[in-house]
Amino acid sequence: MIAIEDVSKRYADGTVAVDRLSLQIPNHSITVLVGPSGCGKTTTLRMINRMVEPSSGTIRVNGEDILRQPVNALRRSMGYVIQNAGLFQHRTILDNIATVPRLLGWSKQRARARAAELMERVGLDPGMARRYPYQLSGGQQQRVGVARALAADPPILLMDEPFSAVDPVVRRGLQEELLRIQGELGKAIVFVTHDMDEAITIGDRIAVLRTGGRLAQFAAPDEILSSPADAFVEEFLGADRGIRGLSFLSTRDLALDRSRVFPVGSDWKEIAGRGGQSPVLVTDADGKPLGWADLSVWAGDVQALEPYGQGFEVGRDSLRVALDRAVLSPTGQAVAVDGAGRVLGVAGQETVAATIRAARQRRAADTVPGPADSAQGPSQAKAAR
Ligand SMILES: Nc1ncnc2c1ncn2[C@@H]1O[C@H](COP(=O)(O)OP(=O)(O)OP(=O)(O)O)[C@@H](O)[C@H]1O
Repeated sequence: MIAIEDVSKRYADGTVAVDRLSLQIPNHSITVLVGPSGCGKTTTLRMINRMVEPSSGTIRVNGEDILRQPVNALRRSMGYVIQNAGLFQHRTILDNIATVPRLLGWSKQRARARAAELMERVGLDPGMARRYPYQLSGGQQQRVGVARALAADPPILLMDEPFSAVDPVVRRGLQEELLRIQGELGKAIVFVTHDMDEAITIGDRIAVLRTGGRLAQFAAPDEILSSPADAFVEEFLGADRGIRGLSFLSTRDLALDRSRVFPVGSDWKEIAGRGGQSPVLVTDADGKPLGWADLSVWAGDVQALEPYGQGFEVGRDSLRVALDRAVLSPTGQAVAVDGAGRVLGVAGQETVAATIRAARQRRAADTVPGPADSAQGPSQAKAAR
């Protein structure tokens, strides 16, 4: 647990970068600091590893005031990842990752073995071990940066806009990788970004800071989206916060219509005759979707089926995905599948909307429990999904 207690930072020129900030950052979870440029995110992060000294207030790690700890030992207990990775250009990838273990006195062989293990963990091809940073793409360099920060297995990871310099697709991959690694390792991660989408994707808790280094809101992503503390947070979230909030609602309770789903080779005349409603979803013999058919014109030719687009997986995908699939579907119906891709039923836009309303009403009636400093944090559960 990192406890930031009433911490302020005033730089020598009088700039107040952080103003009486208090945050409890639990173990086994990802806490994201987000806010507009200059709101004090980097200053806050750097106060945790004492690259910047607070002007007032206290920071404790597991109950101990960080100012009482030798600064080198403190920093080695905290991995640090920055934008553009900050790799040593004259060292190979393997030796970059082995840096901290070597500083800790590990033998070259042991440090390199550990570095090789970490390359695998962050999804880097072992063939890259002997390359130099300039021979890697930006996304690969960021992976090296994460591996280097993890090398001595620190309980805390500080990440300052680590994925900001890469394109959105690579960025998404890096975010997924971070969640996967967190699922395995369960660190206390403090992650700085100015991108609310990134904060929502990876954060268990989000601290929204406003200019002047003051805390505007500190809550779980779904709570921030559904109940922004004030007009500043609301504006920072952007116009589509309602849609983004659907990412936290499960498709498990969606009422699926099975009456429109038939396997290929069914007796179509008989189905049409007993009032089977078009369009119907035709599946293959394994129950996987093939496409939509209008029984008044379709003659049984699989090639002539209307493409169903993409389905959503019940339980794994959110209502945001289900709604998106329904909106994009040529029939207005989203196709629900299980983990093996077999059709469970279909759901129209109205059904999705009704489920959203019901989920919101349930949520409003519930009291949401606060985050516990538990053995498995929410980001680990997120990654396990
Ligand atoms: N060494 C310094 N001396 C004086 N002012 C500083 C110093 N470092 C940062 N600041 C100021 O403190 C404020 C907070 O800066 P900080 O870098 O923490 O913000 P940030 O939220 O991380 O910004 P960005 O998103 O642009 O990186 C800014 O006004 C900045 O100009």
